[in-house]
Amino acid sequence: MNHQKYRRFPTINRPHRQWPNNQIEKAPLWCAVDLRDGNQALMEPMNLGQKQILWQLLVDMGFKHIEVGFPSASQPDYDFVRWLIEENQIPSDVTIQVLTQARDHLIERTYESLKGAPRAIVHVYNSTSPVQREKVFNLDKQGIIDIAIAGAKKVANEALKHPETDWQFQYSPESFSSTEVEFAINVCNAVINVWQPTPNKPVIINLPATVECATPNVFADQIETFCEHVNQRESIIVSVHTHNDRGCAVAAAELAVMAGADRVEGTLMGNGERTGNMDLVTMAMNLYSQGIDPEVDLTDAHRITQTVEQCTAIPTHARHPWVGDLVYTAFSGSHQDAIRKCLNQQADDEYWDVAYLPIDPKDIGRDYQSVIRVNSQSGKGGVAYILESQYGIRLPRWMQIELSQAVQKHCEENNKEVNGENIHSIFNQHFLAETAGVQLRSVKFEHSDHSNNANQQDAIYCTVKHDNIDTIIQGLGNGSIDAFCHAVKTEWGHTIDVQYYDMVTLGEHSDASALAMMQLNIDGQKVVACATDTDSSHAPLKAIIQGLNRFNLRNQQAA
Ligand SMILES: CC(=O)SCCNC(=O)CCNC(=O)[C@H](O)C(C)(C)COP(=O)(O)OP(=O)(O)OC[C@H]1O[C@@H](n2cnc3c(N)ncnc32)[C@H](O)[C@@H]1OP(=O)(O)O
Ligand SMILES: CC(C)C(=O)C(=O)O
Ligand SMILES: [Mg+2]
Repeated sequence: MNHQKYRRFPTINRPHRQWPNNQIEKAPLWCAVDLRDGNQALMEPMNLGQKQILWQLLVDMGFKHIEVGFPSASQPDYDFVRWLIEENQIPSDVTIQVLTQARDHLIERTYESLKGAPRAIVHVYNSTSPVQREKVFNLDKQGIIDIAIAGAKKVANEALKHPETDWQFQYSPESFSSTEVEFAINVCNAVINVWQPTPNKPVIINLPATVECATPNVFADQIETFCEHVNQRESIIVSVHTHNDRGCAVAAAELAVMAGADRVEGTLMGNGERTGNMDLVTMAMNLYSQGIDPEVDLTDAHRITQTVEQCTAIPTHARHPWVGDLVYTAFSGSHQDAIRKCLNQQADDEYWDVAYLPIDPKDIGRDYQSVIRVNSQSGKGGVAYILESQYGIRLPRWMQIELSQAVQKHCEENNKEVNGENIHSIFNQHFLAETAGVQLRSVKFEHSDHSNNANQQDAIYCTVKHDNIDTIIQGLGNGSIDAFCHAVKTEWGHTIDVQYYDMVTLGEHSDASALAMMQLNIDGQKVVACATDTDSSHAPLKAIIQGLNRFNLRNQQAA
């Protein structure tokens, strides 16, 4: 590595810059270039079928400008344009766009491909930066301007031959962001002078960061300078086309819009040359999350990612902004806890305000089940959320801690994530499994009338089976649980103190069962015990018996 091989990108001295004070108020005019720039970057360019599928997605999402190919460069691109036109595939509010170099034979072939189109944008480009001028084209500035003028004239003249089509022209000074901004303006002014646009018949000037070489603020300065000095600004749609070499294509496009750009070109999920084009999904979702209508439909994120993967053979990164598989998933305990608490308080008619979730995942077709996932980094909140949302079991706080410790141990031992089913089964195995030892067979409870005698105690008579022998145990106390603890003390000598006791209903109907959860102190040892029963008065007694069995087992093992 030798950083001295590189030099710093020059900034623009622009002390009166306005864009930092601006905010994006509405969505720009989008142009999806997946079928051209995205396609030209693929190891295997899309075939006709794949292009058709991706086209349909772009149309369904509501893109109004769609660059469909470079028809003078390849037969599949040409055939695709013909299919669109001959099969009447272009909705009346959509305009197709095609790219061509500023070379006569390519422009002619481009128009040939567009014969019969109701409307179309012809996009012509040539490169303008010093390295392109000096090393690729071996031309001075005037030579580059001449290519642009010749291309613009050819585009305009060919259009005149096909008046049945409503033409719009677009020019890109390729490598704009690496071009001296004054020169880029000169080249564009030369093209504008050929095309003579009007506010009613504007042309598109598309300013690419063909290779992203600077921070996004520099690009914004370039765009603002361009908008300030270009001729006939009112007759020009200023478009930007950023690439992602430094990972800032979206940021650059956003700042460019703040700096005056009207239109943004990009691709779904950012496929494109090298590190990709500006990601339309990300920028649109960024707007959406700020309360701005993105003017494209992102409700079916799954279809978007699936289709792009199918057509480009490039998998979506699990952490891709907004639409990656894991981006609404919290594994870590404190995040899960915060999300669960916020979701419980989020009202439908209030602004979205949920920690760690910048948008409601439901908006783009994601469910809450995938929001909270549990592995060894998770805490009680996530485990409780899953058990509650998937099985309707609402655990008290102390029990959440107990379960989460059991789940964490399981995750650590198996070194993998657990799903709702796993958590439910850990819960059942850990807390509800049958225990060997004593079993409760029947209960008779006599509730005394305390109104006559406050000291009068309730009585319980239970049949328990132990070592295959049925025994009746009995006790007095204040309520059935207290009486039962006394019965146990009398029979086996164990002192049971109920420290926590909670009951939840499993199911919704009258035949629902009760789940009793208890933290007991048996002879000074903490024991967690749970049991279910259709009779809610039996469930806690069964839990006490379970606790007793666990206590005995533990002490036998220790001995
Ligand atoms: C940044 C971008 O994404 S730009 C778009 C890039 N996309 C593509 O290139 C994909 C499709 N392109 C192709 O298939 C081919 O390049 C074609 C079919 C268009 C042209 O192929 P060819 O004529 O064989 O050659 P090639 O592209 O190498 O052309 C290079 C020549 O065109 C000139 N040229 C390149 N771009 C342009 C342009 N935009 N306008 C005018 N001339 C150009 C070069 O200076 C070079 O000239 P030279 O032969 O005199 O040295
Ligand atoms: C043709 C132009 C717009 C391009 O794709 C680029 O410069 O990146
Ligand atoms: Mg590009």
